[in-house]
Amino acid sequence: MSKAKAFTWDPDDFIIQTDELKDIIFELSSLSILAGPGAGKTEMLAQKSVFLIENNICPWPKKILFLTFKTEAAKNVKDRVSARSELTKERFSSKTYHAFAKSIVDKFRLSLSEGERPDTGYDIIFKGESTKQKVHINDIIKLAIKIVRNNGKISTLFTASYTHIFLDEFQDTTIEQYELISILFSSQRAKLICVGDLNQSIMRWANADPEIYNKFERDFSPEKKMLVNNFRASENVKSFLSKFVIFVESGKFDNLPVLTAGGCSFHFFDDDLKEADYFSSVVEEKISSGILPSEICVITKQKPLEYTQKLCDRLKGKEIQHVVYGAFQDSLSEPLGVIFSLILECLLSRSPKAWEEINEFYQDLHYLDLSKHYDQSTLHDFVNFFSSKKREVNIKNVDEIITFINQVIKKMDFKAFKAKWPQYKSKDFVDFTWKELTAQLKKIFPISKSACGIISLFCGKDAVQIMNIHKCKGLEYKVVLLLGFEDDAFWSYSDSSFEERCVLYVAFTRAKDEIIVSQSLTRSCISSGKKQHSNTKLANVEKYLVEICGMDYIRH
Ligand SMILES: Nc1ncnc2c1ncn2[C@@H]1O[C@H](COP(=O)(O)OP(=O)(O)OP(=O)(O)O)[C@@H](O)[C@H]1O
Repeated sequence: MSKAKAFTWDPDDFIIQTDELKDIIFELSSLSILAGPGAGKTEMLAQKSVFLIENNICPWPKKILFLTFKTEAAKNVKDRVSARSELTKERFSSKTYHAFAKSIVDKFRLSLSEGERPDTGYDIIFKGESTKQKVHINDIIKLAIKIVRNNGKISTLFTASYTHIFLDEFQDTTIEQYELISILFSSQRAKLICVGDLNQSIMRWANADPEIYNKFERDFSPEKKMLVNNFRASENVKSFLSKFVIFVESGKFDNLPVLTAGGCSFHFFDDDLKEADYFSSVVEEKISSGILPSEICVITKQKPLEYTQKLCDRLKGKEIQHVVYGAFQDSLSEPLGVIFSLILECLLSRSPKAWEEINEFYQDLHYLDLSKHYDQSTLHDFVNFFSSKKREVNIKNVDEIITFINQVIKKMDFKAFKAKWPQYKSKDFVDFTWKELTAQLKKIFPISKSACGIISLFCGKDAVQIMNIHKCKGLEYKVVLLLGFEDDAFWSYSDSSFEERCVLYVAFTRAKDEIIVSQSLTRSCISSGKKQHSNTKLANVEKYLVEICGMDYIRH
């Protein structure tokens, strides 16, 4: 164990400097961190990066590498770091595993044998077999592993470039992802910092390795740490979770009831029409009491569109904005969606913040260094193009708006998008994403009353959020409504499956103040609503939620 006692850490005022957090920040060894929900994993990684760079523990020109699963998460942590320190931003490289592996394949493809080597300018595909011209996204990591195994110098190069590697959501890491990291950094010159929550292991179906923490501890001998404070949840929700987690971890039903779990309730309805009537009024009341619509989340196990159709109709009747996460929201959270919405916002609302973010996006995309004259003039050229084209757009015409966005993205140079994000090497994926974005803009354009209304409807920022459990991971809301607590939705559920228990835990742990669970005897999206649910699979959990975890039971 080695501590950085002589160093300084000066976090933002809102950060509570708990002993467990300080212990992690000042520890200089590799770290294996197990953290609970709302424990501030993402925040800690951002704080630690700033600490390492500002104290020169990661000395210039070396960098920190942050690896995660989703582009959104990579962006989220990069934004948090950028907001805290300009110095750190430059030297903090945040990537998804796929983008990281692709950067290795692109740079070192010659280390592969002729037969295995993809052609220069190969495309990425999401379906079908890999060929020399097209590499399946799942084969990218395999190719990167082969490259690093074939050429020992690559690992030396990476350890010379990065002093610290952060691995987020570590419980979801697959055997291949871990293999790539462990062979690249096996010399242990770089420090690895892995953070995750075993009770949020909901990706084992996608090959997440259940042994991942043990492997890491065996291979890298890290210091083991815990982050247990839950900064997200109210005392009532924490009290509920403290009981529920016993079942998640052991699969056993504890029999001592909690004393208080106010703000947590279980509702039973005869049919989903009554359910929709009731919850649309609940949502309305919450909004009039001052809760933002975007602080309310309706979660379903699956098919959110079908399960919440009746509720959405009622919300619409009450003019409450809501957004159901589906293909469009996935497209919106893609880098292409992010820049699409920023350009739209800048055009329609003239928001200086959106303009600043477009500039930053462009600089990041082209790795511009504004202390260099050439890079300054590249940016200047883009800015001039944007401003002159913007003046020509008739903002009452949606086709003109789409053409403008297209022109700006072309000017940004789509080759740079392809180089930075592997998914854009697939033409099908680009076409699909573009179609989703433009179709949604065309759909909401005629029904929006103002420019701000268009942006708000398009981005869904001020709307009640509706999504499935896998989507809600990592997010937080004041009120969480888990709708459709029924065997039909949780068809693969079994009390004895750890992953299935984790799925419920992920949903419940998104709540800050209130957890509502809803069950309906009949549901129209299943067998035309005629079928009565037996709910035998979930019966024990239902009983546990009410009798032991302290949820109020309300029969409507
Ligand atoms: N040290 C801290 N002091 C005060 N607030 C904090 C601290 N760390 C995090 N928070 C706040 O607590 C909330 C949860 O943090 P964060 O989202 O980073 O948790 P997490 O561990 O990633 O959660 P989960 O795994 O459940 O998604 C956020 O609102 C964050 O701003």
